[in-house]
Amino acid sequence: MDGPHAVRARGITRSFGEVVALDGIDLEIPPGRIHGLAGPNGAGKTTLLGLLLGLAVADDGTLEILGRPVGRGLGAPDGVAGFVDGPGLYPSLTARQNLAALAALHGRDARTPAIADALDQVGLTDVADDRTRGFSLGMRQRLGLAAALLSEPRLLVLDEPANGLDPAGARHVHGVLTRLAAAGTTVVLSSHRMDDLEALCSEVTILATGRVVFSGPLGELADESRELDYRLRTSDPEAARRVTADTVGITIVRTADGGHDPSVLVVRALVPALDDLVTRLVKAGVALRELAPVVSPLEAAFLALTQQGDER
Ligand SMILES: Nc1ncnc2c1ncn2[C@@H]1O[C@H](COP(=O)(O)OP(=O)(O)OP(=O)(O)O)[C@@H](O)[C@H]1O
Repeated sequence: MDGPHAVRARGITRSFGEVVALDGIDLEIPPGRIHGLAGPNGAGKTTLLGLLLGLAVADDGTLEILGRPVGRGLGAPDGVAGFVDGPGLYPSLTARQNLAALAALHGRDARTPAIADALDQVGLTDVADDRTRGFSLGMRQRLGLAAALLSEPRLLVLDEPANGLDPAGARHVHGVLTRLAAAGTTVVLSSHRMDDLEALCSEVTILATGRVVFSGPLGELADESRELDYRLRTSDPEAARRVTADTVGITIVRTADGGHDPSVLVVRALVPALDDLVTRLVKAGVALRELAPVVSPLEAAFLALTQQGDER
């Protein structure tokens, strides 16, 4: 691993009156990763990201960012950029003017080509000279990201950056974040979209009521000791149903995918029983066309660890 952790938190606590938003957070984020933060509404994600950005200080615990202890003062630590609750923009200025003004506000002299490049990276070249007053949420998010890019951060902190993005906008943002991480920048972002987190992040932290309930590589969430529901599509649904019913350790949850697709069975099983089923199907001459978890390992872990119900 190169250099110090981008983030190292020990016992971080932060309360708002009676509400304990963060309750003893321990967290280590190595450099150069895209680290996702997930959790139900009110879990403490924005509060934690705000601490990383220096928008608030913890009541208790220690926080090191890019190898340096964070003191009691407010303000983004050196090398850190990003935003929570949407970027602050000047509505009467154009996108290009906003970037120049925000750079100047932070004591930087952003050159015209750098601004043009940042706008291009987030896909806003065509609206560079439009006032931001009329910008949609997705355009504002992308402009906020462009502003952060101008400071060439070593730690980029983004609260729900996918909010309001159309598919083209999402592709731009994913591309930017992936390139940044490949060049060594650490990205910490929150999202309610498990598919986004899976597409982007190498590791995630799941928060629930102010506590860390999981933190680590996504791969560690593919827990083979937990039963999952799988969609099973075959060449012969009736034969597949008979073979499945004869296989130990498998439960048929739904036939015909709840009426959506007659060629699909939904089965609940542990991985070894699933392996057995596949072997039996092949022996019975039934071709397997699809076998995939109904919800991804991240979503399954999220639901289980945050106790968000079990309506499968
Ligand atoms: N400025 C504040 N004043 C009072 N309570 C606050 C404040 N900021 C956050 N809280 C409370 O702290 C808890 C954590 O809030 P936070 O916004 O960090 O959660 P979140 O995980 O980002 O939620 P969401 O997914 O809804 O954005 C909540 O109970 C929230 O009501």
